[in-house]
Amino acid sequence: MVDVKAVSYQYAGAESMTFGDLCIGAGEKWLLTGESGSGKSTFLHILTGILKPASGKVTIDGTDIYSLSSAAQDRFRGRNIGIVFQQAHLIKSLTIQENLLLAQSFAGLPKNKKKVNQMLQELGIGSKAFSYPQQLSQGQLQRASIGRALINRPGLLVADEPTSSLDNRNADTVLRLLLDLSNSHNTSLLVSTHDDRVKPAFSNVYNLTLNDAR
Ligand SMILES: Nc1ncnc2c1ncn2[C@@H]1O[C@H](COP(=O)(O)OP(=O)(O)OP(=O)(O)O)[C@@H](O)[C@H]1O
Repeated sequence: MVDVKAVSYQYAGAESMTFGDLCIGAGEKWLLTGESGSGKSTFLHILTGILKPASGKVTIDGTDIYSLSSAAQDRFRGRNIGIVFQQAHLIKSLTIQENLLLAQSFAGLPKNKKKVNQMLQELGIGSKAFSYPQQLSQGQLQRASIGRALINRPGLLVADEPTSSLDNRNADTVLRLLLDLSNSHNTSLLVSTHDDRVKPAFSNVYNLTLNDAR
């Protein structure tokens, strides 16, 4: 499903970082760990087609993402990769339902309210479809952003510190939803975290160290 080979990246004026190879099978659940500054966010950005590596290859579901034009890459990302950030990045002027519908049209797919409403029900926030992001709690917002990431049934879901801003109860709900939805949709999962509450749920770990990434 995901194959990362001989990838390196260099920020302007900084030393080059090299990343170990990674192969994630369909439906596998991986944790991305490493101390602050070891390159976790950089790696996730490379994996999701946001930062082009200086060298190496990133293949997702058989497609070399950096061989695509930027418009094709945007469409590919919209359909095949779901991204959940530490803070939900929802559009404030749109309702929760509209935010998910927009994710469908960004990916070049037809808007489908039935699918959106089903997804919101699955996440336990069906009653919030017509609410705006500022009317939701942090935990509900994070569930909505999982819904936006999964609405197009991507093969890969990447989450960058998805629980770190949540209390124990909400962190547990969000983690369970990520794992349950990944199981039921056979979605590969890569979760970056410092959060010790998350670690026991994963058996595959891709660890970055400052030495590796330098
Ligand atoms: N835009 C940038 N320009 C220059 N250097 C950067 C930039 N973004 C990150 N870096 C550097 O690249 C290295 C890796 O950063 P990155 O944010 O990927 O690490 P991280 O493991 O996600 O850290 P944290 O856990 O603190 O979020 C760090 O040394 C950082 O200072």
